[in-house]
Amino acid sequence: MTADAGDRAGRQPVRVAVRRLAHGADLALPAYETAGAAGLDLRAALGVTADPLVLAPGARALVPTGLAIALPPGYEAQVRPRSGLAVRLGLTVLNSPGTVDADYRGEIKVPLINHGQAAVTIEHGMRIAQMVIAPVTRATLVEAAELDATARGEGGFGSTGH
Ligand SMILES: O=c1ccn([C@H]2C[C@H](O)[C@@H](COP(=O)(O)OP(=O)(O)OP(=O)(O)O)O2)c(=O)[nH]1
Ligand SMILES: [Mg+2]
Repeated sequence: MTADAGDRAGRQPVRVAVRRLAHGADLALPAYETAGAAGLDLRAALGVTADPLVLAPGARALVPTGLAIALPPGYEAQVRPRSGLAVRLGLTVLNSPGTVDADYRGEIKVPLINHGQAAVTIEHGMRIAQMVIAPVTRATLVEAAELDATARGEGGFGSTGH
């Protein structure tokens, strides 16, 4: 899908300015891998000459993507795991879903953790996570002494049974 193609609902894509940093300058910009993909795959930007990153079982690392973005006001980017890496290797995003704020101009980084039993090697350019651009609803908190009654009330955490 090209950058300007409408999505299946006919909406125009949101335009997001992106800056490529030196250690990811050789990497392609994130792209939707299929016509209906929700996420843009993010690559590890370690630098062409850098050694791969080895994550021992249980270890974590903040992995650079070599990208900085300027989201339009009213949007966020969610950094989510790739299911294939989770299933095959036990590799996931520690703070999932990561939140990139609309006013953040720093490098997007991915806190990865290896929940697997074997070490995982992350090479420069490896697709390590995916980024979903989403609209954000902001709320005004209105303090109240009492809240309106509902059938659920204060029940939660399994109150409806298994
Ligand atoms: O997976 C992530 C999550 C966050 N960020 C960046 C963008 C985001 O706008 C900023 C702050 O993230 P967050 O609010 O989750 O972290 P915090 O610990 O609350 O930091 P801060 O005090 O800077 O808000 O860090 C990433 O690059 N990757
Ligand atoms: Mg924060």
